[in-house]
Amino acid sequence: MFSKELLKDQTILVTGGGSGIGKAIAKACLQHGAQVIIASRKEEKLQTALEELQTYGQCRYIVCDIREPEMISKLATDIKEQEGKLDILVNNAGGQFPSRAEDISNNGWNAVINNNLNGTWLMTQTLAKTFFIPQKQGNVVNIIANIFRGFPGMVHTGAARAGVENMTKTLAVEWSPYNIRLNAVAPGIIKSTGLEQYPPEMLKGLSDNIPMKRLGTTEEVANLCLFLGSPLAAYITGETIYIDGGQRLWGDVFKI
Ligand SMILES: CCCCCCCCCCC/C=C/C(=O)SCCNC(=O)CCNC(=O)[C@H](O)C(C)(C)COP(=O)(O)OP(=O)(O)OC[C@H]1O[C@@H](n2cnc3c(N)ncnc32)[C@H](O)[C@@H]1OP(=O)(O)O
Ligand SMILES: NC(=O)C1=CN([C@@H]2O[C@H](COP(=O)(O)OP(=O)(O)OC[C@H]3O[C@@H](n4cnc5c(N)ncnc54)[C@H](OP(=O)(O)O)[C@@H]3O)[C@@H](O)[C@H]2O)C=CC1
Repeated sequence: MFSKELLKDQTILVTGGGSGIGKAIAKACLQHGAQVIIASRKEEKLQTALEELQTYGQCRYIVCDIREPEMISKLATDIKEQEGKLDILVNNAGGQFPSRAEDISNNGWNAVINNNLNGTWLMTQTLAKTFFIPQKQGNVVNIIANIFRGFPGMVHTGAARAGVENMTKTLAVEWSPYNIRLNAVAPGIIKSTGLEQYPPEMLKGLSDNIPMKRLGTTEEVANLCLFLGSPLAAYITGETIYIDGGQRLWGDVFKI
């Protein structure tokens, strides 16, 4: 429904682009004229995704753990050498595990904070310094989660995603002189590979607790990212957009 040239000539990096929401974002970007790099930890996953994605346009992958500064530095150098520029960073990689707060170990807390907050920060700072600040142009889309009423049952990710949301607002102001826009996308419950991490009994009946009575799709999240990454959203920065079928406003996912 958007013009096929919406992202023409744009170079886009999608972390976690080998599965689920990230893969759908990569596909949508390719279908709208961009060249796309996907990055995550597992090469096999990236290779399988690439075989599908390259049928839509120019795509490649880089193996990178967003928690490892050296890997991120190498990724930045690789993009500088191969593509010579970066226009849009989609910080989609992340994840957590469900647990009552009192049962989370120190390592478990740190693992989730490192993945979702520190990893997103490291990627954003390195790529902004390598590309967006010198280019005086850039665009960051941070995928967070529905943290509107906290995140009962996953306090670690709630805290991490709130950190990313605040980072998004702060950098939108600090880096506005460089013409860098940053926004956050907060998905509710999206039918994706990510949900396979959760025990089926936990997922049962979830739709009943969502005003729209269904889960979201990865394509719906991708469409929102397309919009935010494109010139259609040229005056939007520091914003968080929920895509949750109204879940943030009503109904309980976690029962006390
Ligand atoms: C009550 C729940 C509320 C309702 C649930 C409804 C479900 C719908 C919610 C939808 C919203 C969100 C959806 C999504 O985000 S989908 C995407 C999900 N994808 C993933 O989460 C995949 C990635 N996840 C991970 O990779 C891991 O979760 C993690 C970030 C922790 C990986 O880090 P790392 O590889 O470093 O982890 P380690 O294996 O080394 O472990 C480090 C410590 O963390 C503890 N841990 C890890 N997993 C669990 C677990 N499942 N349960 C408890 N503890 C866990 C691990 O034990 C280590 O700590 P210790 O050394 O102390 O043992
Ligand atoms: N599905 C849902 O309902 C919701 C999802 N989200 C968030 O959206 C994002 C995508 O989720 P979804 O597609 O559903 O789930 P997936 O588990 O399919 O996607 C997570 C992706 O992140 C990558 N990843 C995880 N940790 C790292 C890391 N340290 N470094 C690099 N890559 C990493 C994984 O690849 P690899 O294993 O190869 O590293 C994987 O491709 C996540 O941040 C998730 O938490 C938020 C709200 C709801």
